[in-house]
Amino acid sequence: EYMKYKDPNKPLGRRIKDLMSRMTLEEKIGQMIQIDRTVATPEAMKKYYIGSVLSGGGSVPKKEASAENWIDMINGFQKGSLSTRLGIPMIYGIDAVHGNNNVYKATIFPHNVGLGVTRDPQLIKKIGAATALEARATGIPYVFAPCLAICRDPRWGRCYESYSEDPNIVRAMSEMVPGLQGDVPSNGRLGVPFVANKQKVAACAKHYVGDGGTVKGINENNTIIDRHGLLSIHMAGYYNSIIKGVATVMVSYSSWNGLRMHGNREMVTGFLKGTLRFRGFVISDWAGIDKLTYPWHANYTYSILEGVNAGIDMVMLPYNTTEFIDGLTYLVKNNFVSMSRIDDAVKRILRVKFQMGLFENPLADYSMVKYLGSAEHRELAREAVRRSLVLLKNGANADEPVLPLPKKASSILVAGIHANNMGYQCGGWTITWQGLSGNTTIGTTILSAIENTVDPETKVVFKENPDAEFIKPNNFSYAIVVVGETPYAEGSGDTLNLTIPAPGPDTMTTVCATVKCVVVLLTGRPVVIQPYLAQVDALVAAWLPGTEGQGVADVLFGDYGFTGKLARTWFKTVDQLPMNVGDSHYDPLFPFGFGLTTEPT
Ligand SMILES: OC[C@@H]1[C@@H](O)[C@H](O)[C@@H](O)c2nc(-c3ccccc3)cn21
Repeated sequence: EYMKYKDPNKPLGRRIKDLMSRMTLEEKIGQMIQIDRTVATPEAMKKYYIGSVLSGGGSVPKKEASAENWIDMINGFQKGSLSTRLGIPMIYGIDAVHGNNNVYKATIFPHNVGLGVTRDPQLIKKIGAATALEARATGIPYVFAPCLAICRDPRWGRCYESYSEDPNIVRAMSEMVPGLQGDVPSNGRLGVPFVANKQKVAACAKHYVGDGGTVKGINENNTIIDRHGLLSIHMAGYYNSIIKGVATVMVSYSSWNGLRMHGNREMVTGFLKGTLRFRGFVISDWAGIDKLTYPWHANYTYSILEGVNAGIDMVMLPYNTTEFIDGLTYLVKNNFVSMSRIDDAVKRILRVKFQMGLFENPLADYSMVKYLGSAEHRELAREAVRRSLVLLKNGANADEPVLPLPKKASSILVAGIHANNMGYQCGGWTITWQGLSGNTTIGTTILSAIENTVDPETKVVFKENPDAEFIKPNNFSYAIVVVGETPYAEGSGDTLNLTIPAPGPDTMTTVCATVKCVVVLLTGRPVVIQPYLAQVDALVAAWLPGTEGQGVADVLFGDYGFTGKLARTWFKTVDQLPMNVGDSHYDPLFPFGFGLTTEPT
């Protein structure tokens, strides 16, 4: 029979109210649950009324799964949800943090550390739009991006997920939200979630708040700062994201002055939902409420109580469905968690699902598969790579520049373990959670790009880690040495030394001792480089450029000029850290905003 909530011509508020009035407590609690795909089945979706499923980093239907595989999998879960009494569609989420990066063949854009260098919100918006299309190409309507962290200490393993140390750059980069979701209509009410259509996705401003300010950059640790500092530095990206209609906000694992954000009612409910008027839904991080106790999960009922009452609306469990259902049911029945708190959470979740048209279009079809890894998106990524590069040294002095390099030369050397390694140039959060080494997905390595760009007569010799005996007899015109960090994500990227892993330093010093050399650094952050600076003739920071390595060669060989300016301070030694622009002890090797330029030839 006719049910008002199913009628797309009814106002959003009326549809929500009608549906809420029909829902049982277990159907409401089900909407607050997000599980990983590894424990999701159509039967479980139906039985527990589960509102959301995710792919954790690297959780894919199968190795090198096609877009069709993804769509079939997600549609399977969706059909389970649609077969429930009220047929509320589930929403599938994934970390598309630099393109749809779990998915084989997707365009992998530069990580945020490189995008911040461009200082171009319109470029970021285009990247968001492309990412939305590549997510929808695989049937995914929700992405856990943008990360709005303001990384204040590069020893943090997630610093590359941060656009900049400067709040103003991160504030500007919130343009990723309308890129992903579409532009809020002029009459849009403040804080109301807005996703324009089936070519767009729901976004997720993360990690609320202060994730990038922890002590020594220790992941998930404690951000010790006063309220003014928190609101003027770490909150910077959230104001605009909410004005731009961001659909969801993810809570940070970290603590503020000793209090875990996942249990911080004053900041999640009081400030975010109250002061900032955020009307979308708040989602926890992976097992984020479990970490409210020590040991983790030691008192799950307490975890649920603190997390839900703090204002978390959807819990990324991601495995223990019945434990959560039993725990929250107990808490509601015994008035530890109020029905109004449950209703607030469910209303917010339904508001996003209704507004983005999920009730009208719960299932994906193959019509958007053509967008996955499209040539147009790869060209956009290539432009972003070009504009993310920062030229830190160009010859011993200005009137003897090394760059741009001549395309015509008798023979050149390409060295370094990062020169021909797709996995290394993409970094973490690519194909797998931690990232990989090797030929991991479709793209152009820097070596291939160099070979594509030089004159056909120029001989290109590639050797990952050549010794002097190899180099000397060859009489190379010049060498390009590509070294840097190997992939990492989250805590495994935390470091206290920030050194370039072996054999990078040896490769640099060996090659640069005998050949004019351009060193290209593939790192997620500034690293120790001062000891080698005098020996290298030219130095380029390329960050983590992603699949379109052609963008690096475009600039090295002068088809485009270097334009990038550092969005992060480059320290001299790690004992200076944390050290950010504006600090009284500011004494960088290369200051925030530094970058040499070249003209296209
Ligand atoms: O992938 C989902 C979310 C992601 O959106 C967050 O940015 C990130 O903090 C995160 N860490 C884990 C995660 C961490 C350790 C083990 C397993 C999973 C999962 N996730």
